[in-house]
Amino acid sequence: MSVPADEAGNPAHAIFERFLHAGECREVLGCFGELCQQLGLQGRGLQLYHGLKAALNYWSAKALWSKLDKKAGHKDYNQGTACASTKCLVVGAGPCGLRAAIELALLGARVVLLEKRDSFSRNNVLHLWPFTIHDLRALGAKKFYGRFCTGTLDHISIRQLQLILLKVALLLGVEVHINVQFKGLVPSVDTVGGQGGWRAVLQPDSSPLSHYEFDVLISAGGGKFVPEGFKRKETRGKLAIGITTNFINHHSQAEVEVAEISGVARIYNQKFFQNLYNKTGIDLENIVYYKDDTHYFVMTAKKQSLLKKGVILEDKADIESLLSPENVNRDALLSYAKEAANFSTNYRLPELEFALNHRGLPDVDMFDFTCMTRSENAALVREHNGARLLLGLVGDCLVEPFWPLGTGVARGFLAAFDAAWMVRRWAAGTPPLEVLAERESIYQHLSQTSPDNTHKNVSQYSIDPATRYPNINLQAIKANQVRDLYLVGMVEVDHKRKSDNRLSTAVSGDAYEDLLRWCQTSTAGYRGVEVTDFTTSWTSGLALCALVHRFRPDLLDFDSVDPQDPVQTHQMMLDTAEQELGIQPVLSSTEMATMAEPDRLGLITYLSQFYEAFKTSPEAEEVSKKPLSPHGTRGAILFLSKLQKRRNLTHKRAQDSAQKDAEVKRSRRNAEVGLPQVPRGMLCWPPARGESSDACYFCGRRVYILERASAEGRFFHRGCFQCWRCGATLRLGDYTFDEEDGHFYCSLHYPNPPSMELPQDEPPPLPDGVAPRGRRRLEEIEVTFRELEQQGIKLEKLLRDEDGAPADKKTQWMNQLLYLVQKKNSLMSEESDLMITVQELKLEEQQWQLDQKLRYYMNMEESLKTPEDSVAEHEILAQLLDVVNKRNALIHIQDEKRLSELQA
Ligand SMILES: NC(=O)C1=CN([C@@H]2O[C@H](COP(=O)(O)OP(=O)(O)OC[C@H]3O[C@@H](n4cnc5c(N)ncnc54)[C@H](OP(=O)(O)O)[C@@H]3O)[C@@H](O)[C@H]2O)C=CC1
Repeated sequence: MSVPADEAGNPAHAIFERFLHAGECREVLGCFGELCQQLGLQGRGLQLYHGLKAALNYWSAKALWSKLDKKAGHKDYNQGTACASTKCLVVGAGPCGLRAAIELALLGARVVLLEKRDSFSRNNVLHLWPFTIHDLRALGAKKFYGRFCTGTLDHISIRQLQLILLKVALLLGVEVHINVQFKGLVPSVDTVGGQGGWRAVLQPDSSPLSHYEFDVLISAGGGKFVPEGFKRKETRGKLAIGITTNFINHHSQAEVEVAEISGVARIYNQKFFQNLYNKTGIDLENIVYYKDDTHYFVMTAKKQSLLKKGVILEDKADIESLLSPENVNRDALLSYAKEAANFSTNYRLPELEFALNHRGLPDVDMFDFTCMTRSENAALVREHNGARLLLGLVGDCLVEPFWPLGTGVARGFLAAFDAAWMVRRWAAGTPPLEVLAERESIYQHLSQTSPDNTHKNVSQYSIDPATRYPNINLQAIKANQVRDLYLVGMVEVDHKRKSDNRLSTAVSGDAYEDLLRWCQTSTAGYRGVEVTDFTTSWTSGLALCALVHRFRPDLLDFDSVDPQDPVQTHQMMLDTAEQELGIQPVLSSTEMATMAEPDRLGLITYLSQFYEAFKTSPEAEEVSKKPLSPHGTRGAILFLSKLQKRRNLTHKRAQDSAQKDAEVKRSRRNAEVGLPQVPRGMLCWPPARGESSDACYFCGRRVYILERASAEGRFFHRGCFQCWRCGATLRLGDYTFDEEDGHFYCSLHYPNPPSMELPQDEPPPLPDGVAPRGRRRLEEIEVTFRELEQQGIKLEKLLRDEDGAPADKKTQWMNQLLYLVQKKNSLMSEESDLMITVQELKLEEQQWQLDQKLRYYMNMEESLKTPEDSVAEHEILAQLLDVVNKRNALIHIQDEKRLSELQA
């Protein structure tokens, strides 16, 4: 880069220009050291910044200073004094560590940043949200990297982003050390009366930084590094294999002309993927191409095609072994990636040449992108001998992004701002538990943020969370809920492997706390809703409405919910959740509206079903965007069963009306002669809809939570759910309920519709294949259900009866119970999927019958001529309408199924 002519004579200016345009990490650090030496500057922090500014006051530098001054002038930084006596250590010079370091420097803290690598070699390209673009521009990104966001799509390579941020950080006085690895924490031996700080154990241990004492540690070491004391959770979805690859960009005219691909997915362009497969044998779900420092491609590949093309050597059930280096043929992988890149750009990128990764190898990576980890908490405080240390996580270290959504760096920056806000509160002397509670309240929002639900006015963004998250409640979590984040003394280092963690989280992790937090995050910002517990917070029904509305705004209009009628509101939500989401009620609407302490368990287990239903996508908000889900089909089947129920009632009513007339007459006669009235069909048992949930509708005995099933607002043991006529076990969604006699029937034994003769043709036989296997699995599920029920009953009894048990014991039982509930929910969902398959076969048969009926009724309707036929006509029209409705419902279900297959 040439130095402007008028600056050439000034060596400091020339060095500064070299610094601005340096393209390697070491080069940047080298130039900066040289510059400080040339100017005789030795200070650090903002003092250094002011020194540089005073020394470099030529036009090009001045343009940068004016940007940074504007930034530094924000009131949150209090003119660089907000954290003047805070000493921070930041681990990791990835984009998020650097971004956090910049904020801390602007707050006036002393900031030391260390990074174990000595080069920035990540070629991969990150998608940028509008606020990140604005943010980087405000930091002078264009001054350092002229091509910043000049293309058609907004993105940047990780290494370019790191270079920009590193330069800003250095200018603001951050002390950056590369080739230094953080290994752990030790309280300073000099600590007296809380005056001392904490130090880092480093590699190499000869590093002078080993003596640096700090009171804030920000960990931004990426997904693989989390400091001791934090718990990680791993989520893994159904296997999805991502491949990333980078090719050298020579910036030739031919390359410039090739268009980027913002993302093409199979369901939107079947032809493209079919052609790709026919021509190359490569089978993809989607592909993205960004042109940046490199030509960057990212794609989701189907396992079978990787096996066929010899990329994966052997099919294995265990995902880690499947994608382990020993089971992957690297050369075949390189060819696969290159072929896909060539095809998708129409072979218009001349001679693709792999860029190299930090190991000097062709930059191609293959991984299961549904495997992600996140930290349960964003921060904690450690105290030893009176010395306190605030620890905060940012970036992948806090939450690993689900990369197809391109959320990584944006959420990483949001977390960096949140962490800086936390440090500001810490420096202001806010009590530690309050700082932690506020940080956790904010953290709840992170996983749900998107450009759509964060404030639109990105120019107003600052570290103050209220400028970014609409309706944020900074007190959603209370200080007493975060006590376990204040650790006194030394903590044990958790050396367990990720998979061990997964197991322990499932069995003994704090599922209860997780659920509470999830409910708090999901309902945050809704009018009249403040979730602090699993009892009174839910009585009005608004919290449940808010929870459902957050993920499925199409299911209800939150603003029109009447808070004055909680039973009605709950009933509406119970019905909606059951029909639309396949979530079974655990409590009745009356119980939900009163929420006595004993019902708490029921509510917790009910809400855990929502958690299961909505968490399926790592980005929960995406659930709401899915046009159809398996629950959709389930909902449709429930709908169909209700339709059938209504139809049958129509017939039954017609049959019963004559009988009723007779009864009315008899009743009148009895009254006339003074005989007592015996109301017909009046049942003392079972209870009406909306009442108790803990007595079985059928046998009257207690029904424990894990045994509980529900239909038509009645609760019962799964085993008691039988046809009133033949005693066959009924399944949810495959029964008929007669509201008048209060009995459930199987479809065979519901009182027959009017005896209109149907054509005698036989329906086609049900296809076989699914049925025997499905039936076997249903039997296995039944056995597991029974085991779970037994364990669940024991736990529920303990929780209800052992009132004096220690709190931690109770929490442990609660977590175990929730774990069983989760298992039960997933079994129920598997069961209902199987039932859907079985029912779909039945539906085919039904459709055939309906077609026959339709024809039959239409013929009958045509043959009616005389006025006396009007009653019969009315009945036939009702039948016709009914058949048409039912056919529509069937078509709806089949459409849904086809669509969800396409989506899957
Ligand atoms: N392949 C990809 O596409 C990747 C994309 N990203 C993107 O970048 C975003 C931001 O990432 P960010 O959170 O900043 O994390 P990064 O992984 O980018 O940066 C973390 C840095 O810290 C280093 N580090 C880890 N442990 C230590 C330690 N103990 N001491 C010193 N240094 C350490 C890491 O080195 P090392 O890596 O050697 O452990 C790495 O250089 C992500 O959300 C994601 O979107 C991030 C990583 C990879």
